[in-house]
Amino acid sequence: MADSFSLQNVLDNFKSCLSDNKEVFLKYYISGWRELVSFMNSLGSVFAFISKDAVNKIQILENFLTGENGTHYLTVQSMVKYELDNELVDLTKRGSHPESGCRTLLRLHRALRWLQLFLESLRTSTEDSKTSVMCSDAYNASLAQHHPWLIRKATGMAFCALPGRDTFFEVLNAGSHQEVVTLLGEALPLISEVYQITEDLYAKNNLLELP
Ligand SMILES: CCCCCCCC/C=C\CCCCCCCC(=O)N[C@@H](COP(=O)(O)O)[C@H](O)/C=C/CCCCCCCCCCCCC
Repeated sequence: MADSFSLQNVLDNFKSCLSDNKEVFLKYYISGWRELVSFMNSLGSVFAFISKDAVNKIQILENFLTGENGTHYLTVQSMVKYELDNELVDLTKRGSHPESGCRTLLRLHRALRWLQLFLESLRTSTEDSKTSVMCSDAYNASLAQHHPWLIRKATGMAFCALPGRDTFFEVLNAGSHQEVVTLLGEALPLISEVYQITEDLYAKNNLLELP
């Protein structure tokens, strides 16, 4: 895990994510998430249950990437092809491959949509905006539909513990408000492109509802 959070590192990782032919490098996708989780950890233990789940999923993907079949996990595209060709994905119900790369990445992919919506809200927010509301609106428009009631409740309570907008900008530790807004403006198109490429790939292969 990174020692201290850097928004620039998040941006750099998502920039490095895309190959010349628009494949998504798993290594940088994972690093981007690790950086984000290190930021979430700095917000307090109320987010520990979210962090634990995210770290667990990041670790599953990292194990594939560094494992004996790691060359097949260089990009999301090669992972999908390898796991589908070798029937390593539980497609309709959980069975012998409950933690495939495809289903694990799908959970982070859905969270990336939440991040995209939240960061866009943050970028365009005003002094009156509340981080808890921005976070919760982004969650309800994305991840919430995939979570059971109990997780939605726990998540909603955690959002209430978020610092206010000004403090949030400070904790991001990336300069003045204007500098943060500028960095978010640079990061968002990269995050959006990675999200869309993954979304299209998963849709094409009917993987968007993996159990
Ligand atoms: C510029 C940076 C500012 C924003 C920084 C945001 C930092 C966020 C860092 C990490 C986000 C966590 C990603 C969580 C992935 C959740 C994956 C998931 O949906 N897992 C559920 C389903 O998994 P399976 O059971 O099918 O294996 C799992 O049940 C979830 C458990 C925990 C609750 C997840 C809630 C996710 C809320 C995301 C909002 C995080 C709020 C962070 C506040 C800044």
